[in-house]
Amino acid sequence: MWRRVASSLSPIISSSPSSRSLSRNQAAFGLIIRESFATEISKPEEGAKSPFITFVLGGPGSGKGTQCEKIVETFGLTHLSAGDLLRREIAMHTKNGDMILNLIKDGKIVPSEVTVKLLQKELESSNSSKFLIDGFPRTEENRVAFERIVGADPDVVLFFDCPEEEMVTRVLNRNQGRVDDNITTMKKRLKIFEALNRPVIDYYKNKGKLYTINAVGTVDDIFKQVLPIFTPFQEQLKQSRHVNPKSPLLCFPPFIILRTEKMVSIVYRPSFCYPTISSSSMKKKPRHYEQLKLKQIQDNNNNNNGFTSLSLSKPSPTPILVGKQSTQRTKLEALDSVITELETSARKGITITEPEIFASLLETCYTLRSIHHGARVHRLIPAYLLRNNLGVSSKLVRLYASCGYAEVAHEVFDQMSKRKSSAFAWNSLISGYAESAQYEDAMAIYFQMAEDGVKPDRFTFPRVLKACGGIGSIQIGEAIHRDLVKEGFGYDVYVLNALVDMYAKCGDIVKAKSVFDMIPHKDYVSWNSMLTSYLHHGLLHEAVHIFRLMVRDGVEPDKVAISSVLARVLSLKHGRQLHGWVIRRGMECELSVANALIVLYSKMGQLSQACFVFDQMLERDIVSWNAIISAHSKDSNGLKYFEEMQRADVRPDVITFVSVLSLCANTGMVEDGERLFSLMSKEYGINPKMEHYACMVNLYGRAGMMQEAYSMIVREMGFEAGPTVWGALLYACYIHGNADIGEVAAQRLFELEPDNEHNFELLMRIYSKAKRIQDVERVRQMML
Ligand SMILES: Nc1ncnc2c1ncn2[C@@H]1O[C@H](COP(=O)(O)OP(=O)(O)O)[C@@H](O)[C@H]1O
Ligand SMILES: O=c1ccn([C@@H]2O[C@H](COP(=O)(O)OP(=O)(O)O)[C@@H](O)[C@H]2O)c(=O)[nH]1
Repeated sequence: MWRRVASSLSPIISSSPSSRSLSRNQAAFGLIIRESFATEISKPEEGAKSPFITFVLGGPGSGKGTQCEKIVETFGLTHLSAGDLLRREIAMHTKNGDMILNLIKDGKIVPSEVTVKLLQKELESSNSSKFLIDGFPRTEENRVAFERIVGADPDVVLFFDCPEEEMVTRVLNRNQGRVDDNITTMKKRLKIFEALNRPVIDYYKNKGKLYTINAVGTVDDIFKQVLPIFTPFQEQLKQSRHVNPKSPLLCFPPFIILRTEKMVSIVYRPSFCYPTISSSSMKKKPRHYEQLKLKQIQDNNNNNNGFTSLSLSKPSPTPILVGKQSTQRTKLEALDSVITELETSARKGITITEPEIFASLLETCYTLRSIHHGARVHRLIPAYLLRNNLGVSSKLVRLYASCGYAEVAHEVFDQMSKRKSSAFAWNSLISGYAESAQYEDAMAIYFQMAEDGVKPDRFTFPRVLKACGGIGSIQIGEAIHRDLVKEGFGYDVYVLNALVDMYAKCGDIVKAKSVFDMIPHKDYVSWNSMLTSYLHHGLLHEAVHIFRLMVRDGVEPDKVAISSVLARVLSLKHGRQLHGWVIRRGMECELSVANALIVLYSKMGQLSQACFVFDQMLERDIVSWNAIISAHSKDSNGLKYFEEMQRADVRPDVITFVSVLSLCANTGMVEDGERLFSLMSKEYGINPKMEHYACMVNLYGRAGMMQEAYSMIVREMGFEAGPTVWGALLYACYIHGNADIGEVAAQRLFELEPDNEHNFELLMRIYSKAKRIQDVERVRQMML
């Protein structure tokens, strides 16, 4: 489809080869990435492809390298020998050179991250799109690391099966002066091959990707077996254009507008590089651009060809420059420009009717949590589509509900004509509520579903269980557990994983473990759920046990588990070690991990480190912004982050305002505090909560504005002030020696928290400062 469109348009995307090969990390470190929304390019876009990868396996001396040479000659693949890359490191005396030499001498395997990074570098800097990766992966760990870091799977795996005696003879005759081609090392290499490489071979065998070749015979005879393996891929191998699966070109922005004089095409890129809520998103796979829709637009003004471009003028390439801090904004900008174009065409009377376009736009609005853009998309959707297209309206429902716009979400939901025909729309509503922590509402929808006779499906239960975990009600959780068994989902791993999480969140770790034990084929979400649950319960011993089992089964902790570990780190040293581990695993760009690192460094008083992590982030969500603002609780620079957040069109939430208001209180910025307090309700529709009033009382109190602080409580608050609010006032009275108001505050606190000695002590100090010795004694007596 994409190819057909592209060739008919002869456009379109231009991007310098060098930009294609930049990695996401490079972007993070400030390199500039260019991407064009261009109209003219000499070559038609052939369709973005992920590289064709062949792994070449076999024991030492089985003839891998020899056969690779022949494959290269015949099919033009690019040969990457892992062993050669490692030997190059030795020869160049790089920082890993000595370590690699010692391992190779001993026939041992070099750590995955070293080898994978070398391969990744070669893959990314090459203009080729087809690779023979020779002598790799040596171990299951190698394989998993490659998948994780490079994000690609091999298309073909060749295994050169050769008897040991033959391999020994060949290696000892190889005569290339290699340090490991001697009988002692060779014996070790063979042992390691049997122990560690066999599982990899079995793995690909099970996946149906393995081609076993009898490696005994002449070189040509062996190649005769190889030849037919590549024949079916010949067409694919002919295409030479390479697109790096991790290059920023594939990451930003979510849409590409292709324009010619005649047509407009919106190409939507699936969100593989965006964070998703599901922890299963760890297993990212590079995907191709997807032609979403080609839209031919009839020219209202009727030009010669009868078509016009959606763009206003004949466009010239407009590069988007992605600096190291502007990722989030760039995506929003891309989204914004697409919506603006659609609005412009709508104003010209052109109606967009393709549900896929709206579904994609809404998906991106949801990913970026941009309700503002979502509302604009909403206005563009024809009413009949909203009523009849479950996919579009459900996405809108989820967006509104997850951003706290429950009423609008319900309005859209109520208008959906097919809402009772499946669980689909309900799931969106439940998911939206669960994500915005409106757990009771999410539960209510679930019960409503039953009343309306809508059957829950396997996607309903994980969402409801999440809500149930949020409420922490084990009774409701057990009832849902019974429901899901009744509905036939008692063996569904996806549902059971959510059940483990729910029981753990509701405090029943034993039940969580028994559900976990029941899961017949545990996936890595199961393992990580259990690990995270133990961590949340502070059961470190059990967590370590699970961790060991995970390692045994080749499952690594995922971003959720690592974030939980980071949240529990008690020393800066361990925090730094973990940070190093995270970087080595290439997980530093994971949103939840980076967020946890900000909190960790901020907790340890390492503000500059926290800022560094924040600045390097490729994606930011509300949690990231809140974390960095909260890290600045005693530093007026925090407000700059708040302003940046607003510019980035990220909607502050209740927590953001608690952070900025306490920052203002701590730094004595009264006017800013007042401005932000009013902005909260007027601009963002957030009604002040107890915590916000406590911050305001603290703000005025610390600044010595006792009357303002007091009247905030008695005049402004629409509900009874709690201990945090009165406590802030009492403390301010102590600092500024105001015994009159202090007495009032203390009186309320004695009623609210009769056992809190601290309040009595503060009042005594206030009296003491005011030299009211008798009152000091009176309070002392009260305490006895
Ligand atoms: N089919 C074969 N018969 C005999 N010797 C071979 C054959 N294939 C390769 N060789 C020789 O065996 C040695 C090991 O081959 P090589 O391709 O380097 O193996 P490996 O892939 O294990 O590194 C080389 O000296 C090579 O010339
Ligand atoms: O992915 C790899 C590839 C190679 N090696 C090391 O490099 C040596 C030589 O590997 P090569 O593929 O060059 O030779 P082979 O063992 O296949 O003859 C191995 O024994 C390992 O010590 C490694 O650690 N990881």
